[in-house]
Amino acid sequence: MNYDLLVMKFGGTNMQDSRAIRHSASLAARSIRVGVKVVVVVSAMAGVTNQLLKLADAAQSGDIAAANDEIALMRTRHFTAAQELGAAPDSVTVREIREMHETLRQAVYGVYLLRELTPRSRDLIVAFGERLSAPLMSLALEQDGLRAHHLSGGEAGILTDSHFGNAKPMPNTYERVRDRLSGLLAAGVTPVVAGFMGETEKGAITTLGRGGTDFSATIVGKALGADEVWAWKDVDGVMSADPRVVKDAQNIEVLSYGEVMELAYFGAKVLHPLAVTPLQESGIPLRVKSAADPDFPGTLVQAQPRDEDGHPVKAVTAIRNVSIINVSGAGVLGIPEVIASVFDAIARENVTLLMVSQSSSMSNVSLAVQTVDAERTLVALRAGVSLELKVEEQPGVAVLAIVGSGMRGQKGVSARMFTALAEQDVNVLMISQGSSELNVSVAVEAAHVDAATLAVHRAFGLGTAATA
Ligand SMILES: Nc1ncnc2c1ncn2[C@@H]1O[C@H](COP(=O)(O)OP(=O)(O)O)[C@@H](O)[C@H]1O
Ligand SMILES: N[C@@H](CC(=O)OP(=O)(O)O)C(=O)O
Repeated sequence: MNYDLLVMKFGGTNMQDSRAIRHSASLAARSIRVGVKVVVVVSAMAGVTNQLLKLADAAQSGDIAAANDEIALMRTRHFTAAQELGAAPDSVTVREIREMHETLRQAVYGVYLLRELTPRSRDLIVAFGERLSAPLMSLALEQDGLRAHHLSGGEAGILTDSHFGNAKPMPNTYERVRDRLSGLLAAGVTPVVAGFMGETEKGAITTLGRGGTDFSATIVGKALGADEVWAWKDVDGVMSADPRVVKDAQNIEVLSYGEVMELAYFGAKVLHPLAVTPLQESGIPLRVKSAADPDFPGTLVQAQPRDEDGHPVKAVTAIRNVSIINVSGAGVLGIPEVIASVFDAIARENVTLLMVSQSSSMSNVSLAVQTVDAERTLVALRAGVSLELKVEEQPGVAVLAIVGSGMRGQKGVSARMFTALAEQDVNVLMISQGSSELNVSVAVEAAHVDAATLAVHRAFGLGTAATA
């Protein structure tokens, strides 16, 4: 196919050192050399985001020495990569990287002095990962003989709300991105955008949620009306299960936007849950491609699902570290207000509900939430619902989901899942099926999640070694 404009996203693994960055740059250069305009969107070097989160916590708790040690390690890593990518010690890029580390150090010192880490200051700190990797990609492209210019998310026009840690693009983002990037592209310069981050109207730095560089890339793709968005990964594409858990997981050739959203929501770390949302209106396809095998087609994500005969389910996913919150007591019985107050309390706390179920007698409501959100949920519920109700946490849970548009209207799909689970002696704690019939999800004990994933994957004939 002849492309005019592509957006290419490179994740942490593809930015992890100078070798990976050079290889990623060569993947962009392959298209640029044949006349395709490319916008590159990059993540932080692998591990850097977690390191930044950790050092921010250390500063908050008063351990500035530990925080500074981490900054020094990161600094060495970025300088080494810059040097290996040909930057002279007194070059503009090295100076820029040095200045960014200095600003980071000051921000972290501020957290230490105040012993306070607000969502806003956390975003400022954590976005340095992407701001520091973007100049490295520019260097690699320039070494390849191309013209490149790196920009922070805000400089690239990504304007967000002020929901720090999980910000969403504002409607005028798209116009701004177009304004900021079109000129560069027209001049034959490849823009390199720091992913994961944006900026509020007042200039505060925000982040788009973990894995958010996928989201940045699709925002840019929509803004520029790209032919496609390519997310380069360390896997062949979106697979029928996490390949770290299921060795014979297979690449899925085609998925719909809806299927990918369900997969990401239910724990497939391969794409950000909102990544496809900017593409839905325009129908711009997203391709997940393997950086190790660039000619392999990977996974094409588009508006229409493609159903495989005899395979109603395309993938099995799991969310770990889940807790079930049980609200029970005679007071729940038949009183809709109780249910309303449960949801009110959850909404106020902005907790993501993974599953909800209510016993038919209405004497019990169970909610599955991430364990990190459990304490907040318990406090909010205890404050928000009547005193006779018992609110308890059951930790050590995982949510397992099967996803596929082919299960719509198909009988026996859930039965097949439950038989596979029963054969593995896996106890099912909660069950839910969305009315879209794109998924069925169950809560199981965390200790059983890998065995359950393998069994369900096999039962639906998804692996190479499977017997359907
Ligand atoms: N269904 C799945 N298909 C592909 N990869 C998956 C799936 N579920 C989980 N993963 C994991 O997601 C990882 C890729 O996502 P991620 O590391 O966020 O990519 P990147 O940082 O390169 O953008 C893979 O290494 C893989 O282990
Ligand atoms: N660096 C961010 C954003 C991101 O998308 O990273 P990756 O592409 O490596 O998953 C994170 O770790 O969440």
